[in-house]
Amino acid sequence: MRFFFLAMKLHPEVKEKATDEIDHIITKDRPRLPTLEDRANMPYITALLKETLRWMPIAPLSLPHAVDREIEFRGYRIPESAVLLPSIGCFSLDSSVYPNPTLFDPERFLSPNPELSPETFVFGFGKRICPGIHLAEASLFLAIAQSLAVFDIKKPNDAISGKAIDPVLNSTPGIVTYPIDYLCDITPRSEKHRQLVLAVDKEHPWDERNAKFIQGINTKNV
Ligand code: HEM
Repeated sequence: MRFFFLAMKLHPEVKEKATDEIDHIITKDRPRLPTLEDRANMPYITALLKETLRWMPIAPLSLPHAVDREIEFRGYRIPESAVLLPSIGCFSLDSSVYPNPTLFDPERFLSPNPELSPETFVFGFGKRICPGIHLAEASLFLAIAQSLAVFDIKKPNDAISGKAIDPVLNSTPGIVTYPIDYLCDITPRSEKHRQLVLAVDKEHPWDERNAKFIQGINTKNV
């Protein structure tokens, strides 16, 4: 989700297209939050989710595995106990599969011949593949579609110059990576969307810790 918000802030044109898709299905006059039932009718958001997984894979070296016996693979001898780290980060930036790979472009997963789906590698491989894959995808779809449905996401403006602050595109080192901290301007898209957020908040109140966290950021508009 942190990479998603970063991508939206960097690519307003992508956010506009995604929001248009939502507004086409959910009328702006009577807004509601998208559900998993809407997923089949939201190809652009589905492509945007795939692009988020590909653009900055959160586990760029998967998890380390050791071979339990010596094997030969494509002429390479891999000795017993050797540690293998699949280079997921390289697969996602392979320009022979994903032209202009550093560009965040959901359209690459919309063409009649969609290129290789990132789900085939960002969740790992074989019998130890991530067991959370379906939960992760469904939760991400909801979080992404619901955020886009109600919020405008923009670069914040510098308080003195008034100019938009450009984020530094960089991620933290480690087995699981995050973007380095960045500021983001997140506001309800309209009064009706603001009311929808408040209604959800009433129905599922934030616990104290979350409330404090949110207040710490900005409750001025929400
Ligand atoms: C975008 C979200 C996620 C990504 C990209 C991701 C990615 C991965 C990767 C690359 C592995 C290593 C697989 C391998 O060894 O080949 C892994 C393992 C694992 N993941 Fe995820 N994961 C995600 C979300 C989740 C969620 C939501 C859960 C649980 C609810 C989860 C639970 C696990 C567990 C338990 C393992 C270890 C499996 C094993 O070694 O047998 N993951 N994940």
